[in-house]
Amino acid sequence: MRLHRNLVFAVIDALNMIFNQGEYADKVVEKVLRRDKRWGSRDRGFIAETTYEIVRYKRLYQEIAEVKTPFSRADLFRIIGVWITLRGIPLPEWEQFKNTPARRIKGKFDELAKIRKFREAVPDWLDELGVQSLGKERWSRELAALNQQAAVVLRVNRLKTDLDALQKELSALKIPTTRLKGYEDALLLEQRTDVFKTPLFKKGWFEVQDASSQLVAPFLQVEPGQLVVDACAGAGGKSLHLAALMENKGQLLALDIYDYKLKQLKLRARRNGVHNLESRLIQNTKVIKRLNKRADRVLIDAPCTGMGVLRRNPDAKWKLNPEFLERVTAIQRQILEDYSKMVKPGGKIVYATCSILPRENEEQVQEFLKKDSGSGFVLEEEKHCSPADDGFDGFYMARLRRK
Ligand SMILES: C[S@@+](CC[C@H](N)C(=O)[O-])C[C@H]1O[C@@H](n2cnc3c(N)ncnc32)[C@H](O)[C@@H]1O
Repeated sequence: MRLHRNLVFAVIDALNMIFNQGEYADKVVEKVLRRDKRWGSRDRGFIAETTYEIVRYKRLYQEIAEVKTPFSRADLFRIIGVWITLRGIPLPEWEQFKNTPARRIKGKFDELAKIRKFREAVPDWLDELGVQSLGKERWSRELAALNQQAAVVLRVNRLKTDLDALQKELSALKIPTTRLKGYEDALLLEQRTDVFKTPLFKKGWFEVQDASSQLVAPFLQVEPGQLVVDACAGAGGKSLHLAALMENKGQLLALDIYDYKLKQLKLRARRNGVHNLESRLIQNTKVIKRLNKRADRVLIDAPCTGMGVLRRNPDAKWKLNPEFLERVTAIQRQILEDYSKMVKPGGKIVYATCSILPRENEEQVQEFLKKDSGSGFVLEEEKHCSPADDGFDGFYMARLRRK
């Protein structure tokens, strides 16, 4: 493999924006890839994957390179030098890589790879919390799985087509896919492809949605004709799925505190052929009060640390801190308390997160059930999606029924 100067420079620029300017990795990669139209898919793949890989293993590479944040450009070249050496790629004879101690890099890697917090690259506090919450063995396995590249999974939109037809049409476009046992609406892409450019996406035949995430909407057990509230709808990944399960019948209310997310949701709903969805921006308690004890089903896809989706957002590891965890769990507690009021007697709530930390998951639910506001509920079922065991994102979901 020969390294091209402009591609390596693009990675350096991306890392600078992510590490030094606190920008989101996915946005940065998107931005950097727009720079040069002449880059082919291999070049783009190199920039994206190298950037993600270095973000994933920042702590390990930084330790080997002996550099500290904020990184200078020379530091970033040292980090890339480590990546190149560990990959077994010959170091280019560029000024920036002069004096890279290849042999010492390998020796240091062998030493550090024995220590989980370096090998899997996590901050000390998070490593301690992980061991405390999940036990050494499970935490080690989950971390290793969370450092893998995420698969691309599609969810068929049953309002427009079915799995057979979608798979056939994709195959005609030379996009081979595989079905996933246990995930009824899912197709796994066999190779990474930009599926957003296909006419099938533009027609609303599918959405890109991780397999674990596809289990959340069915877990709520919705039926056509019901009043369903998606209380933390965001840009609507789960809302679109709920609408399909409701066969476009009944009323689906999508709530969020950010208007820009709901606007995006409306665009997606149009493309998906969803007609039973209305959105409401939450600015005060009015919307929630009006729905008091009226909803058949409420989905709380709560804001969380994202500790189950590090494959997609590896930079979250470096942005998380104990104070943020405290803040987000307090918000989850409040949301569960306030939004559970919307469900009617006999109705059901699903509380879900894309985290693997018990503190955001089962502990949150247990705490709620012990409170006055939770005493009218029973826990029907819980599900943990494990990146290590299932191979997809980490998710938690609990279904509660109001007595
Ligand atoms: C995990 S994300 C939701 C993802 C979305 N359900 C999907 O499937 O694409 C959590 C959402 O909760 C929203 N949120 C945060 N605090 C909220 C609150 N107090 N009430 C409602 N939504 C809130 C965030 O804006 C974010 O969109």
